[in-house]
Amino acid sequence: MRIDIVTIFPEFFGVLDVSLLGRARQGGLLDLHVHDLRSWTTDRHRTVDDTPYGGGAGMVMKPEPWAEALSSILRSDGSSTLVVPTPAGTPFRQTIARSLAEHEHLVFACGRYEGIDARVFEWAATRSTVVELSLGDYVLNGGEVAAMAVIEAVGRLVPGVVGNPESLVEESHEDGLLEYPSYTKPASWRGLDVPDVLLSGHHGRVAAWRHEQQVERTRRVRPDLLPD
Ligand SMILES: COc1ccc(Cn2ccc3ccc(-c4cc(N)[nH]n4)cc32)cc1
Repeated sequence: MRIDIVTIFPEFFGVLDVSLLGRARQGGLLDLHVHDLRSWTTDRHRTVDDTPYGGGAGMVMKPEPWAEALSSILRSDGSSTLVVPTPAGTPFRQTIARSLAEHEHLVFACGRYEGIDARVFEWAATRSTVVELSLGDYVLNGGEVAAMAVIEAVGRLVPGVVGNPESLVEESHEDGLLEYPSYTKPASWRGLDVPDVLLSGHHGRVAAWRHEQQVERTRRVRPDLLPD
C-alpha cells in the first residue's frame, strides 16, 4: 500500500518513522510519503489561505495549491482514494479501517484553518474516490491528528505489519464487541487476584468467560454497539 500525506506541517508525521509503522516502512509493506502543501504555491509568501466568501471568522485554504498538489499525487487511472479528515465527515470506525486497508493508494488531505475550499473535493471526485472522515464529535485544529489515527488503524491491518495476525482478531470492535479484560503475572497483585477461570487451563471455559466479559462490558460501556 502506498500512502501520501499532504499537509502544511510535514514535520508532524516524523513519528511515523518509529514503531510498528516505521518497521513496516523499512520492510516495504507501507510506502509512505509526506508532502508540504506549500511546495505547490507560486507566490513569494507561499500563501495557502484566504478570507472566506460570505464572511465569517477564520481563513479558508485556497483551492489552487491543493489542485496542483493532488494533480501530481493522485493516480491518473482513478485508483487513488482521497481521505479527507473533517469534523463534518463520516464517523471513522473499524469497519472503515478494514475497508481502507484493501485500497492500493490512500492520499490524506490534511486541512488547517477553517478547512479547504469545498470545490477541491468536487474536482477531486472526478479523478479519485473521496472519503470524508470524522475522528469523533469534537473539534481539532487540523486534519493531521485525525490522519495519523486513520493511518495507524489502517496500517496495522495491512498483512505483515502486525507480527501475529491472530492478535488482530480478538480486539475491541473487531467482532462488534469491546475487548475482554486482560491480565498477566503476578496472579495476585496488591490483594487483587486474576479470575480463577484464567488459571484453570480449560480453554473452553476461558473462551466462554471472555465472551461473557465482552458482552457485559459492551452492554455497560457501549450499548449502542449491541443489536437491538
Ligand atoms: C467549521 O468548523 C471547523 C472546521 C475546521 C476546523 C479545524 N480543521 C481544519 C481542518 C480540519 C480537519 C479535521 C478536523 C476535525 C476532525 C474531527 N473529528 N474534529 N476536527 C478539523 C479541522 C475547526 C472547526
